[in-house]
Amino acid sequence: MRRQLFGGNGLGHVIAVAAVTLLVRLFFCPAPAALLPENENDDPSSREEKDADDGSKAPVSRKVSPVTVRWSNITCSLYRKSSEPVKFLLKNVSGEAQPGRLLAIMGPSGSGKTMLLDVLAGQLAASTQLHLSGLLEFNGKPNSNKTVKFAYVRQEDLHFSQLTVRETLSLASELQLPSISVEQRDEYVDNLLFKLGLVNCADTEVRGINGGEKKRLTLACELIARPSIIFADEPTTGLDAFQAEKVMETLQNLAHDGHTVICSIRQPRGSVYSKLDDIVLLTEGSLVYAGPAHKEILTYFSKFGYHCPDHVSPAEFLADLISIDYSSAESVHSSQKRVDGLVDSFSQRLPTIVYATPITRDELSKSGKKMSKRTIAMKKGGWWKQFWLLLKRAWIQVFRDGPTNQVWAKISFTSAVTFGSVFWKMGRSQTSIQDRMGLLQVAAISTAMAALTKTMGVFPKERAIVDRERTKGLYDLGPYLLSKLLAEIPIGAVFPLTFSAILYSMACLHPTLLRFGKFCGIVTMESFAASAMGLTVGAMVPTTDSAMVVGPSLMTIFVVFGGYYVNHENTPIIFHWIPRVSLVRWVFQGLCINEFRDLQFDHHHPFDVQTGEQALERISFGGVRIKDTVIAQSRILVFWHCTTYFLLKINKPKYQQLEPPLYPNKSHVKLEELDPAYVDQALVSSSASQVESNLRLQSPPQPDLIGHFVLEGL
Ligand SMILES: Nc1ncnc2c1ncn2[C@@H]1O[C@H](COP(=O)(O)OP(=O)(O)OP(=O)(O)O)[C@@H](O)[C@H]1O
Repeated sequence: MRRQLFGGNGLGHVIAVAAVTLLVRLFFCPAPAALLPENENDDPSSREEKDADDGSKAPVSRKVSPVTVRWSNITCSLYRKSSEPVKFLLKNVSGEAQPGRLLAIMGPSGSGKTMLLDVLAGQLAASTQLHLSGLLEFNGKPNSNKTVKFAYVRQEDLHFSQLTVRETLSLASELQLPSISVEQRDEYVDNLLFKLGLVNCADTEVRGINGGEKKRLTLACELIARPSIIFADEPTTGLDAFQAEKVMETLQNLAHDGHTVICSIRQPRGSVYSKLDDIVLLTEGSLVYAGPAHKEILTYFSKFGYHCPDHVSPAEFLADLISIDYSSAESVHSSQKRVDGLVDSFSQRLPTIVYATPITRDELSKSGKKMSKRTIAMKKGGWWKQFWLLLKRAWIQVFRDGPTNQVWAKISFTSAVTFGSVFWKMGRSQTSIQDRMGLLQVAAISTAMAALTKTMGVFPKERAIVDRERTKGLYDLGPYLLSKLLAEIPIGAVFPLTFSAILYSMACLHPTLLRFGKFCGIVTMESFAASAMGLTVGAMVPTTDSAMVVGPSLMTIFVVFGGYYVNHENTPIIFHWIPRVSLVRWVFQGLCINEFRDLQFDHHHPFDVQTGEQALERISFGGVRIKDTVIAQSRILVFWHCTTYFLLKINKPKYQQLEPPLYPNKSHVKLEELDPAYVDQALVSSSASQVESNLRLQSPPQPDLIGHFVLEGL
């Protein structure tokens, strides 16, 4: 018997043992402790709340812990090549957001709104080309956003489409608040539905609700953790005026409840603008204004001679004021001059700004304790709890996904009937040998392709949701992957079984019940292995589109080396490994052995093939057992699942570190004033420790020295 990697040699055994060990670790290792901030476990003050959470089903607190966010000298520079000048995406941006107030970051497209929001939320995607510096404080504590609860509502609303609004919220609250009772949870969910105006669509599936409702559902899911700060990136984009206003009204209400709400918004309508309390105006990454909305901002600009006409909405006036007019060379020049002047004027006022409400050291230590106590309540449930919840969700998603299931059913039925008609009732003539092989190869290819494309069409979207949930620390990868695989077994088996049953009977393949059973088993197993490969591809690439390019290309290679087109013995030595890892090859081989063994063919000449065994010898499949091919398929299946696990594990989103400000002793510096050599030195030294040692703050930041954005004298 040939020695083959996936067919049973020593190396094959080593891989199998490694894979089983990994699976055991994946599925049965205990869940890591909840993502707690450092030192939380030792904090005696947090123990009471922990105990209450564990045992006595403490009532769900609806109080929000107030958090003031302050940032100063936030600078983000893009450093592509040494030959290119450094591009500043954010330049010395400072400001403050207070609890109970709705702050909007406004500015033209590309002005850096999303980037500033990402920086404040600590969620700017890490890049070696970026350098980020500045000071960020939560209740006066520098960079302590790991202990502050915040929600980040991104532009895309990602939810499991088959769950209803109530189910989505209920499952989210079970995952985030595992220790509360069912009654408390139901009450909590009802309150959220009411608060966010989702009562009317509570029992509608997510795919059937409108954009505004989706956005409010996203907000509701984020609110379960009782965040102190809510970040929302362009929450009104893509919504009609009515829905946009409702979403902003919701954000305003949340601010009134005590949350600190910070959103980015491109050009709000008048009705939306009137809901804002504070504004940060950005243009090309620079600050034009940061302070209260309404009268104050208009008074500020009128001091420079820019008056908002009565009939123009302030939002439109501000947008025009800070935009560059590209209609002619002259207008570009004059608008650029105006914008530069406004940026300059605001930056000159920053050093004279003082906090409206200075934070004392006492307050700092109290708020620190409060925050650490509350963070402990956000621990996840145990491994099994996570597993059952995720299994429930995956089950609903798979079984209610009518459109996908219908498409798959149609594809299975149509391809089985088509192939069955082409290979209708094959006899035992000599020419039927080629037909049989063709049919078995076609069956192997179409099953693999159908399962692969189905998985790749769905998984990248689901991965985006799972990545966000895992970033929040809601559950571990093991329970997620296992629950998904289990939930998909029944539906994943139905379609290949239907395909097999139709095809087998139409083509009149080897007519015994046992052979039919084995045919169905091999094809179904292939479908699961191809789905596993689809998961790996989905975990490897960022989008469904790229998965649809990579997956079929990879499968085509496995088809070429599938045993039908190229005989294994004629394969160039450098390609010998491909048939060994080709799923299509093992399936084709298994189906051929199942079909041809013990089959007699009509023969009229001495050189005719008389038995199925002779036919198998001609394609080098003699002497192999079906068992070997099934073992090889199982190993391929386990291999793809383990690879998916590791890809998901290592592909966690990474965020850019906020380094101390470039000129730490100055509360505000103009970038043009920076010594280029100094900037270069800081940017090039990508190691955080190096930057830290170069630029370390000389003394801890004094809260009362960092400016509030209310300008003196206004
Ligand atoms: N990771 C990155 N690497 C390089 N450049 C980036 C990165 N992220 C953003 N930028 C650039 O920074 C600038 C600001 O981008 P940002 O998305 O914050 O703008 P925005 O004001 O939110 O625009 P919009 O309203 O169109 O969403 C853009 O020029 C963008 O191309």
